[in-house]
Amino acid sequence: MIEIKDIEKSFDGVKVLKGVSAVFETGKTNLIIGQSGSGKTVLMKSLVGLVRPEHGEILYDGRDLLKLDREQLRHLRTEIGMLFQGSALFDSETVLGNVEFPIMMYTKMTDAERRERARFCLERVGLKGADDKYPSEISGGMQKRVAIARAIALNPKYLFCDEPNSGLDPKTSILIDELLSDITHEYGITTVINTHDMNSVLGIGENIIFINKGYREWVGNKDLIYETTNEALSNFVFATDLFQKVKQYVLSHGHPMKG
Ligand SMILES: Nc1ncnc2c1ncn2[C@@H]1O[C@H](COP(=O)(O)OP(=O)(O)OP(=O)(O)O)[C@@H](O)[C@H]1O
Repeated sequence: MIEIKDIEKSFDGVKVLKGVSAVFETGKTNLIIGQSGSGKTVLMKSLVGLVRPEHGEILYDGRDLLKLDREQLRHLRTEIGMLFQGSALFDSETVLGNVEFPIMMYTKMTDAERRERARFCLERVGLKGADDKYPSEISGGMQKRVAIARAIALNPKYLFCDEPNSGLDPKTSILIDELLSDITHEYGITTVINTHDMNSVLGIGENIIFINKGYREWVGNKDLIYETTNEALSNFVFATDLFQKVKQYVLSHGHPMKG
């Protein structure tokens, strides 16, 4: 579990995060959502230590990120997996080489052990047989799978995903969401996903944190979101005619996926 308390961050005297508190639960998909410019990325960067807030606590199972020394930080980094926007694979490395990279950086595994672990992760994300291909030779969806395999290579306790569906078609997006959700449950990972994608919100939002103008305005899950009375959240999630219709249907008939 990651708990943040009263996070404040300003740039050039302008407050971007205004006392944000939230809990990111273990073994769940925790989604950070909000309009463009609301502060999601700054929050995510604060969580992983790329931005240092002026105030607050970021507790990784009790360990305050902002108070760790260099050695403790290095150790914590081995427990964190990251999935960047656009996958961020090394173009000059093969698929297998990309997944082997963090293992080589952070462990003392032998070459054979490293290869075995990387192959296991690639199989887990459904990419058997692509080991020797280069990123430019595979599709965007496959690249995302390689990035997920790389992110889970060190068996992370925490997984951060920045806009995992950006650039993917709707069907591939759903498959990637399902994969992230399955991995989260299977390995008991605290997964934090920064997303704009309403299909993801309504599909895999087990713990949703809504940020609006630097405030945490709402917390709930994909079922509760239909009943929200928060106007900003409702306008954001149900902005299109299609999602309005889905909302009206669910409110009058109940959720179609539930017995
Ligand atoms: N390094 C920085 N220097 C100055 N201002 C910044 C910096 N990083 C972010 N900001 C500002 O902080 C605010 C929040 O930005 P942030 O990137 O967190 O928004 P976001 O919710 O992630 O938006 P998007 O969905 O478009 O990525 C914006 O007004 C942005 O201009």
